[in-house]
Amino acid sequence: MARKNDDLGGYRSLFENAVEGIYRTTPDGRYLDANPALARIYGYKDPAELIAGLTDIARGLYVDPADRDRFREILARDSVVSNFEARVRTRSGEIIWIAENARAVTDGRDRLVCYEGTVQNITARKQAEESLRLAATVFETVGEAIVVTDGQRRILAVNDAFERMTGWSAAEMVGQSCDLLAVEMIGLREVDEMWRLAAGTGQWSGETWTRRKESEPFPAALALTAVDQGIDGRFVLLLRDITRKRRDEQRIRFHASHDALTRLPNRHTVMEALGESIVRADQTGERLAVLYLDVNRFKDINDSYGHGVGDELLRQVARRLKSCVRASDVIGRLGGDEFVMLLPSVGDHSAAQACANKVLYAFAEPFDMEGLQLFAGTSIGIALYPDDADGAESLLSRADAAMYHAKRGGLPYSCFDIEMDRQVAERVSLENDLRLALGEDQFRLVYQPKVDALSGAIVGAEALIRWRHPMRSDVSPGLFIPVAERAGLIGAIDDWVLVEACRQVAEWRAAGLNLPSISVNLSPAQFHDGRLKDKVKAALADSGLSPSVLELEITETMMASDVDRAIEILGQLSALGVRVSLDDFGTGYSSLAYLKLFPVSTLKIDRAFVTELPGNAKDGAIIASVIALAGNLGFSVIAEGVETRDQAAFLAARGCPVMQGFLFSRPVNAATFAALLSNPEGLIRL
Ligand SMILES: Nc1nc2c(ncn2[C@@H]2O[C@@H]3COP(=O)(O)O[C@H]4[C@@H](O)[C@H](n5cnc6c(=O)[nH]c(N)nc65)O[C@@H]4COP(=O)(O)O[C@H]3[C@H]2O)c(=O)[nH]1
Repeated sequence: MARKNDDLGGYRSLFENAVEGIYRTTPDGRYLDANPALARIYGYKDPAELIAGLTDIARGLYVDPADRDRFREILARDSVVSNFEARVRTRSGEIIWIAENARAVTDGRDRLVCYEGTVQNITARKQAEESLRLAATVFETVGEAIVVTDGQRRILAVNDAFERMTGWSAAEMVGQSCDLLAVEMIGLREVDEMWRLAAGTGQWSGETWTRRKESEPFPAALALTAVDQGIDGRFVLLLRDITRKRRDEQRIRFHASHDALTRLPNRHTVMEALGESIVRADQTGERLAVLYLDVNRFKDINDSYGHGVGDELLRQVARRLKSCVRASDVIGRLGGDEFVMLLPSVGDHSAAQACANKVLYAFAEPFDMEGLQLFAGTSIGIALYPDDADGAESLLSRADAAMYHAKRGGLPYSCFDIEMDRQVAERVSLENDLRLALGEDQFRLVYQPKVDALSGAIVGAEALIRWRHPMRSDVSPGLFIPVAERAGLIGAIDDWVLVEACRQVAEWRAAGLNLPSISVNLSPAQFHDGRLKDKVKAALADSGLSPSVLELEITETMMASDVDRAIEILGQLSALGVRVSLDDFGTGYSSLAYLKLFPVSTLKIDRAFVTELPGNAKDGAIIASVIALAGNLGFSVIAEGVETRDQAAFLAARGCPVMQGFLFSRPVNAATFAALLSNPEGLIRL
């Protein structure tokens, strides 16, 4: 039918072969003519299938009906529509983009004869435009910085993220060499290698460093992609700022290797550093020193002031330790109140001791806990490599042994010697045996009378513990009590002593033997145990003893750490009605100002002042003044360690008739003590 229409004349072939669709329609929208291209665009095999059919407008093929209305409107108004782009459905339902031109054809009298027009399938162009638009959106909105360069690394484009990340604007960067982004820490050779690899394999990716406009370097993840390989190829650099990631990684590494409280290297890191230092010492032939230290009475301080103060003290200790050594020396916290210092290239013992002295000097100043001035000492153990040990573990444990030795001996520091190894082994074995001792009933109490030397009467007794070890001879409390304290076993032992002493006195009383007073030693741990008051109450209740019979012996040093807390504890005890005796008086802290605040009933003159009586005039003078002081403050006074009649006579003459010591009796078991008690003659009298 189309061929019959020869209005197209010589243009017929053009019409038939055109790549654009061409059509003519009746005024009411039916095809009069259509070329093969139009049929193809709409999905028909032959134009014949279109002819006489309704046009796309009439058939409503537009995806968006508004397009159809707009097309009609323009054509009606202007008689011509140019390059009208719309989406339509083809015969098979596929959606395509077309660009359509149309015009109304009129006769000489302006009457509408037909419409004619062309249709182009612009789907491919539209899709390309869309992906370009998408790419542009991605380029601009993506979080990563993007830099596009030519084959010579000259920057062709950068995105917004790049501008934000680096501070450079696109205007500043375009045309510049990408090497501008390189930093000194990544040498140019490395940068060249990166580009070479990217050009060769198509991509290089990894972590590197780049810089901001103000030259500040930052770590970045970089993906460098060669877009078109070859001389004129382009490169796309994708950059992500990984400062935060690096910081997080560092933080995680730091937490795994450092102590959270003091921020010092932890035990694991110290051991690693120690291992490395030993390797270096082997290479250089130099000595390496380890100083092992702990804070004296830290547990007391922690118990009395609370953990907040304890933590703050440890932080301040860490700072002071750091101030004593070079930045390259390692200081670590092993846990609790134990610290370690590694001093590489130390000349000899005296250099290590000089460092220990420096630490002691640093501890001489009080620690300032938000207004509270706290004195805390330290004990230091020194061990040297290769002199004292052949490996990291043994070096550390020998420094620990030396520290223990210093603490026990009341020394500020001590250097390891091989005898300490034996002591450590002894301590470990004692510790193991001690754990069994309570359950296996290996403890006994012995009793030493307190005597009025003028009358010979027993006025009281001190209960003293004995450990009947199954394999050894009796172990002295002077030996095992410090071990029990360190092993955390002292609480249970103390509890047993308290209960057993009260029970024994009640038993004697029931047998008609009246002991006016029984003294029990308290350890620092027991003194600071918040349950002390309840335990004392329970022991008294179980035995039926009146509180005034019980006397608790405490030492001055127990109170020095926290005077206010000590006063509070003593107040609770005296409110119960029990008596408190200040043992070892004169050997320790002896603040007379505080003494009058302590609700104690008795001062006990230490054996150290008695031993050299009456010859030592100085000791004699001290004793005379302690007796006078006790009298003025309303305390009773007793002297311990009295071994001779002369000592007893001296004390009695100065107004201290109550005494304890080998002169009257050694500590004896319960049966022997009962015999002493039942002897109406009493003990030696002056
Ligand atoms: N040279 C000499 N020594 C004399 C004389 N008279 C008594 N002693 C000894 O001096 C120590 C007195 O006890 P301490 O000062 O409280 O000193 C005690 C006390 O601090 C502690 N201790 C003993 N028993 C207990 C206990 O049940 N609990 C606690 N926490 N500590 C205890 O162990 C320390 C040593 O106790 P022991 O070996 O029993 O030693 C006792 C006693 O046997 C004397 O005339 N000359």
